[in-house]
Amino acid sequence: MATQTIVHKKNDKSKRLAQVKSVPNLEKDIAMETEGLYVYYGQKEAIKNISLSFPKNGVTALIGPSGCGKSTYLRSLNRMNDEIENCRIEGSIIYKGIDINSPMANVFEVRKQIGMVFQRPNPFAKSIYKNVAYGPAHHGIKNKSQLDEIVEDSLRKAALWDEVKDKLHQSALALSGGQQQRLCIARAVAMNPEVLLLDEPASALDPVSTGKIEELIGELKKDYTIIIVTHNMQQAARISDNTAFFYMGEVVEYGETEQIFTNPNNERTENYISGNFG
Ligand SMILES: Nc1ncnc2c1ncn2[C@@H]1O[C@H](COP(=O)(O)OP(=O)(O)OP(=O)(O)O)[C@@H](O)[C@H]1O
Repeated sequence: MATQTIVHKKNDKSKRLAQVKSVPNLEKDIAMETEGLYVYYGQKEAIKNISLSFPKNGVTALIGPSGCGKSTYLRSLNRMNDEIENCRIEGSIIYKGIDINSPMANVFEVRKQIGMVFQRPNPFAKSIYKNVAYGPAHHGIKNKSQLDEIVEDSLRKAALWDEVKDKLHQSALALSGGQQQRLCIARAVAMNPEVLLLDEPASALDPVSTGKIEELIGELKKDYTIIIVTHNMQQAARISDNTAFFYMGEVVEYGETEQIFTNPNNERTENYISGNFG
């Protein structure tokens, strides 16, 4: 995968700085990390001092009871919280050696390289083809055969190609919920991201579609770093390499999924995974 920077394209000086500073991250094989991250909604402190590193090509699950800040944290990782008026961030979110909130970072590049899929499938009211081609076309790819290739490749990666290859120009809204969610994954993949943020991507789906999404995540991690919020403990145990347990805006425990689920260090983690609260 080609290395891309996330800085403003015309700022050559910043670009050089970003490349130099990204080296330590690459050495540690960390895709991105947060350091002392706080997120506020007005006066409310929703995320408190979270420092986490996300290994490249790993699946990290964020678990914890409702309202503990999982989605807030996830949204901060590609600046989706910018869209919320009273939301404020302190601390750093380091990706490729620069803080994605620094003036040097280009928010469009950040969101291109750190893609996001939401809880409810949200395809555009356009054809299947246009849903996938929209992002790349918007970012300057005009050549039809190149777009065709991106659409096919992205749909294949999202395990949807065989189901839709004969109806690419039909409306995406005619697909089932599970297919729509895989289309949203294809739409994110079409931007050639390095990180995929998934916010409970299977919670609105039936068990068969959920199984397909879980299987797909196993495939996608070969190419991408995946950070997923899930309420489903079994799902976290099945699909993730690492798990962070969130509680009241803090990370109580972070470690390998197997350890977290079989031998947690913290009593609150143990209570949560054994279903005693949440
Ligand atoms: N736009 C907002 N404005 C104000 N407060 C918010 C906003 N979004 C979330 N919050 C608050 O921030 C806290 C964390 O919410 P968040 O949605 O991140 O938790 P969560 O762990 O993802 O919850 P759930 O599992 O129910 O989706 C909650 O107290 C919530 O009420």
